[in-house]
Amino acid sequence: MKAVHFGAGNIGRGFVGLLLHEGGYEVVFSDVVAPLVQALDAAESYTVHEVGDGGTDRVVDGFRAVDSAQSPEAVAEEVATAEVVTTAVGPMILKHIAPHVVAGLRRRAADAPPLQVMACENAIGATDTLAGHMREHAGADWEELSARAVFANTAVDRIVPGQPEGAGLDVTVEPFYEWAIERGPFGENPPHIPGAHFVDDLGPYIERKLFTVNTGHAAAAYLGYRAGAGTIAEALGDEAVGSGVAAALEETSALLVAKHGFAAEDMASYRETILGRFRNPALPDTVQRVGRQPLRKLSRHERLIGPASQAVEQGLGAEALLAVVDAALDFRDADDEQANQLEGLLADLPPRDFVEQVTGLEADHPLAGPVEELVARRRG
Ligand SMILES: NC(=O)C1=CN([C@@H]2O[C@H](COP(=O)(O)OP(=O)(O)OC[C@H]3O[C@@H](n4cnc5c(N)ncnc54)[C@H](O)[C@@H]3O)[C@@H](O)[C@H]2O)C=CC1
Ligand SMILES: O=P(O)(O)OC[C@H]1O[C@](O)(CO)[C@@H](O)[C@@H]1O
Repeated sequence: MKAVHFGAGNIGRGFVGLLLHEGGYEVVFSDVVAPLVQALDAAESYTVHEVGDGGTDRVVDGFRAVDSAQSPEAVAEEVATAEVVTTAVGPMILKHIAPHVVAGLRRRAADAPPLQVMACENAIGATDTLAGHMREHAGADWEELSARAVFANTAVDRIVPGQPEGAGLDVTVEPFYEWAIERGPFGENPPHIPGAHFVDDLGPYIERKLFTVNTGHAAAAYLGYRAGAGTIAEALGDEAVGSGVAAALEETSALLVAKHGFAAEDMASYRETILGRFRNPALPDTVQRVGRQPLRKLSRHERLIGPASQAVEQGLGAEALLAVVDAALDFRDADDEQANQLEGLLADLPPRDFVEQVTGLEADHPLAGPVEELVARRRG
């Protein structure tokens, strides 16, 4: 069995590639960073170091790597003969992956089992997004090509921080992980990934994950950045940051209970588990990494505006989430293109235009006014 995985970065090597390997797949990593591809192709193995309680070392071997920028034909050939395609490249990169998967489907034998495609990104419906880009790319051939694949959305959860210089291909990760995958698209033949779980309706799972793990993480990053913390563990050591994060998560939990019927006590223990993961002192996770790409994180259906807008629509509170949005507006990182753009947009756009362009909130949405006030305050 072969899996082609696009994106040999932190989560690609430290989670998706690891679990595919443990499921018995030969993993073919595809990336655009030539030195990374060369290092992977030359290596016999790498080690995933799980740090913190219960952590252990896991060795991944039997993989290969191809450079999708240099050798698109070779990538198409690998996809044509694979059972599984996964991605962990970032939601905005999926449009660049689509042509490779389409090219692979064009070459796929007519009697081959359908290619199982799963995008593993922090976004709702990421596989649908990839399939949408593939449809655009395939044009009139889409009906025929799409019959050669099945598409399942997934929710992936494992904290894989940026890796220290000199770590090579090894990856340091937290021991916890969760990979929830839609069951329906596979019929009787789900992929063999021990440790993943298959669910009939991914919607509640992915919202619970995105609006708890990722909202809480973003809250720790933005409130922590404002408080001068360097890492997420340090941020949560600050009492005011800790209570700001906890309050934001109480608001998202109230929404998830109301919307999906999760039990309030289950949400309370889910929150505690997650806050414990964030506090893992062995995990060198920076506020810059977790707060990266603030424009994406402030967009309409993402981890801050997404739950806050739904909460106010339901008559629930969103004050603590708004306080996190306020802190996100102050997030700066000279190395982060979106953080620089954010600073420019705050200076250039009238508050109402900023709200419309950055958050996507409709002018008559009840959250638009409060966010506009936060922006206006910065204009003096
Ligand atoms: N790091 C984590 O703990 C988690 C990350 N995720 C999601 O996984 C995705 C990747 O995140 P990370 O691994 O942290 O980022 P990363 O930056 O470490 O890895 C992304 C990889 O994608 C590669 N890439 C970029 N453009 C590409 C292209 N056109 N074709 C092939 N490869 C390309 C990059 O060179 C890089 O190696 C994001 O959507 C993130 O939200 C999800 C859960 C956990
Ligand atoms: O990967 P993103 O979407 O930029 O956000 C960072 C977040 O994703 C994770 O990498 C994994 O869920 C978290 O560490 C963090 O909440």
